[in-house]
Amino acid sequence: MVCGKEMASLPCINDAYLLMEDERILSFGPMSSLPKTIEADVVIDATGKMVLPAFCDSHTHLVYAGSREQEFIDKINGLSYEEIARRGGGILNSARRLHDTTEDELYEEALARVNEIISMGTGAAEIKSGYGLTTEDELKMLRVIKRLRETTPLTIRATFLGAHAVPAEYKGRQSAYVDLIVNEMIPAVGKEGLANFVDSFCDKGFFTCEETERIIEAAAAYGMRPKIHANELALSGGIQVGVKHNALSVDHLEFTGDEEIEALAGSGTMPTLLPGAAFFLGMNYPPARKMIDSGLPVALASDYNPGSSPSGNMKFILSLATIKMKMTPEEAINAATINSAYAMGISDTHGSICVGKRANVLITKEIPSLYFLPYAYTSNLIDSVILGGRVVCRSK
Ligand SMILES: N=CN[C@@H](CCC(=O)O)C(=O)O
Ligand SMILES: [Zn+2]
Repeated sequence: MVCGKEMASLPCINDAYLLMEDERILSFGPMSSLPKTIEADVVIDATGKMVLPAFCDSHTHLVYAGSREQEFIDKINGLSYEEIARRGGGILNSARRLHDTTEDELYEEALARVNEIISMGTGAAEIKSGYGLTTEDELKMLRVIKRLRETTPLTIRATFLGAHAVPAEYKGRQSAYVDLIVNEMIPAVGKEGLANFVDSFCDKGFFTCEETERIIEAAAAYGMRPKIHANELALSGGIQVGVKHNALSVDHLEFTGDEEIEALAGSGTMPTLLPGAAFFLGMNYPPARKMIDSGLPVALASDYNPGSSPSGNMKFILSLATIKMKMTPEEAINAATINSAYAMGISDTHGSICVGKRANVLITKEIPSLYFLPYAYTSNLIDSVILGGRVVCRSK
């Protein structure tokens, strides 16, 4: 991971070569040092373009059924995210739709989103369950995620998020639902080996710190490390719970004060910011500048989901990070690549151009400078995407 001041540094080689073999990066450097004896099967001329590590998107909910644009209109008409949730909309709305969708249909919908994010330069993503809310439907989501991992070139990590919302049948009996998560869902997910990580929406109106701790402890028995939704709606204590349990990341963090920054300092827990959600919901952005200036690392992710961020465009996330959170383009790119890889536990193999790492890179169209990427915030500037050393997408 890169922290604090280091985040402003993004090493760059002008007029460079990059060699890939067997899915990995074999070597790179200035053109003047390219060995004369190399005979490549495929040569791509990137003159005038830039080659960057493919984006790593460490927080998505991209397996979902249908969409929720009616709630988008409700929000325009004045309802808040929490009010919509209290009326049985929001996550519960998506859970009902998912229940009525077959596993095959769900896979096809999610596959279209995976192909979409690959075309926008993403090479690795974390995908959460959490629209099932019954053992059977949570397993359905996680099996779809497994199938996406097996059938697409995207590197995928799976997170079990049974504690995303309390289902309607458990209204007023939240602790009984947490019992179900701990005693039935986690063992079922663990036995099938379907999730790398465990998550809980630890926030006002959703799950408490105590409930989150019970869930984290139960999942630890199956080797699932926590990645926690924290402090989106209030100073929930979720950041401290995550740090206490050595979470790989705590995510959202719109409500972060000095105590939370202190708790994160020196921990192995990556603060992960999701400015797409603050943008879409019209809420406050997390204090990224203060975090970085205090020496913390920061990761960026899209939060691609139907309710609070219906977009997986990581280039737009760079624009929001720079325009709305005052991160520099260099900081934002580090946050969306190597630090986001860390937040998925894959920074040894993904997130930067290093010899031996997986050959996941994006090639931009011809652009005047790196700064043009976040600046031209709606232009499609991705020319090609190479994952595992193979061109998987090329713009027309
Ligand atoms: N905050 C909780 N979960 C999602 C939203 C899910 C939804 O509204 O469907 C998020 O990260 O923003
Ligand atoms: Zn989320």
